[in-house]
Amino acid sequence: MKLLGNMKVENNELTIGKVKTTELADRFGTPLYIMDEALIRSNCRRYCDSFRCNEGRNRVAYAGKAFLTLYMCRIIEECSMYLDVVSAGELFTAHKAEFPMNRVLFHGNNKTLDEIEMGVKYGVGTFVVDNFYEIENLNEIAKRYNVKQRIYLRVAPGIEAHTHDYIKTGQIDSKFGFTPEKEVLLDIINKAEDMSNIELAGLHCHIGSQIFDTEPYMDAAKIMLTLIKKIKDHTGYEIKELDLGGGFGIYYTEGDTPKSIEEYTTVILKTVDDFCRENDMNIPVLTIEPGRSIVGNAGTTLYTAGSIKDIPNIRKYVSVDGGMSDNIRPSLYKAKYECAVANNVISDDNEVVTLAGKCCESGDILVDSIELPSIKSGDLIAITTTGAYGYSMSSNYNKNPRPAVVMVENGQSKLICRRETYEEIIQNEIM
Ligand SMILES: Cc1ncc(COP(=O)(O)O)c(C=O)c1O
Ligand SMILES: N[C@@H](CCCC[NH3+])C(=O)O
Repeated sequence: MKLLGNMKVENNELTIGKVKTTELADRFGTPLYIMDEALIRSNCRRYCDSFRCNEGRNRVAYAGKAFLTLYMCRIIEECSMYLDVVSAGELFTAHKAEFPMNRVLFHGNNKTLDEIEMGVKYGVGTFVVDNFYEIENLNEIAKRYNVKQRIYLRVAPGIEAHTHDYIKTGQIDSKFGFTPEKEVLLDIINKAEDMSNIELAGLHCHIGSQIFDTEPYMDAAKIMLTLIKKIKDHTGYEIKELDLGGGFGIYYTEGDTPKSIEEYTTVILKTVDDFCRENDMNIPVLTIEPGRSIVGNAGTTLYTAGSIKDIPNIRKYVSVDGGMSDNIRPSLYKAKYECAVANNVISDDNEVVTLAGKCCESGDILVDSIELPSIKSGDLIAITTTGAYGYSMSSNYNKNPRPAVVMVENGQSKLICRRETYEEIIQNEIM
């Protein structure tokens, strides 16, 4: 298992942010999401520095769907970043955390009328409008609130990024955004210009998630800048802002070859600079929306091994006290993870096992066939890189309570989300 961020092995035990994982298990129980706060903050800083946010133009908006809690909103606010939300629930979280609403981008391919109203009422900085239906509703609601609402238009740029089908979003056959045809965009821009309560500030695209190459970003930037140029040539209207979305890939297992944060941001800045110079255009204010690459490697899920079933010559199952309810990604995307026996990281006595979850589904396998030190019931198993789309996609399937989340840094641990109780699981039920 690759040691990521502030992980270390001390006395054959895994520590994260100088905190022993055995101590975390004793104090908070398992399953437990452990987040490396220093790594999150360092990733935020690296994005902001390398995207030249300090020059007062470009912005990094953290994609909250990857992992959003009140505390996470606070980190993002302290890093002077923007926040991308995709539902009223995420918006509500930001509002409760007193995140500055002018720095919020509100996404979604089917924002309900209630969600739109909530966004307008809270004073969301930018709505990323996905379709005609939304822009009409938004204009009406903004009128009622006497607001001129800033918007970006989301465009599906027609890019096939090499990633899992379910997490591709930039291709033409996508539920997200407007098709990138000049006629479609000119029509919507004419409509937007006629709408008294809409201010069209920019274009947006997002090509998918867990993308390792930089080429799709270069292509997306050029396609979007070409659209901006065509719009100006045909209407005289200058789009001054461009949001190129997120999706920057990260390391999960051997064979994953992501670029560094700086490589992604530098390629984007250079592509935009070059294109604008060659085409005599003003350089737009740029935004990117990383989610996974800010929190993914910072998260580790700690489980306790329970029952062990050895089927000779076939497979040895080690079941843990969590599963698809706290990490749906292996079942949903066949996502691969690395793991370790946290209380016995290195041993001469190794064997190949399959880590199974406790949910009542044969498909609830967290890690298929991995060589680990021989495991006894009661050992702690740490699965790395669970910081993105783990907690945020968790469920109460089988009425499993959602695990607690702790932030660790420099020898300190801080509970930022309590473990759900059984009472909380049934709190909305009526007899
Ligand atoms: C519009 C938008 N922005 C940003 C992201 C964040 O993507 P990632 O977590 O892969 O960086 C997503 C998710 O894919 C998205 O749909
Ligand atoms: N939830 C996905 C990514 C989707 C990103 C949102 N558009 C994952 O776990 O990889």
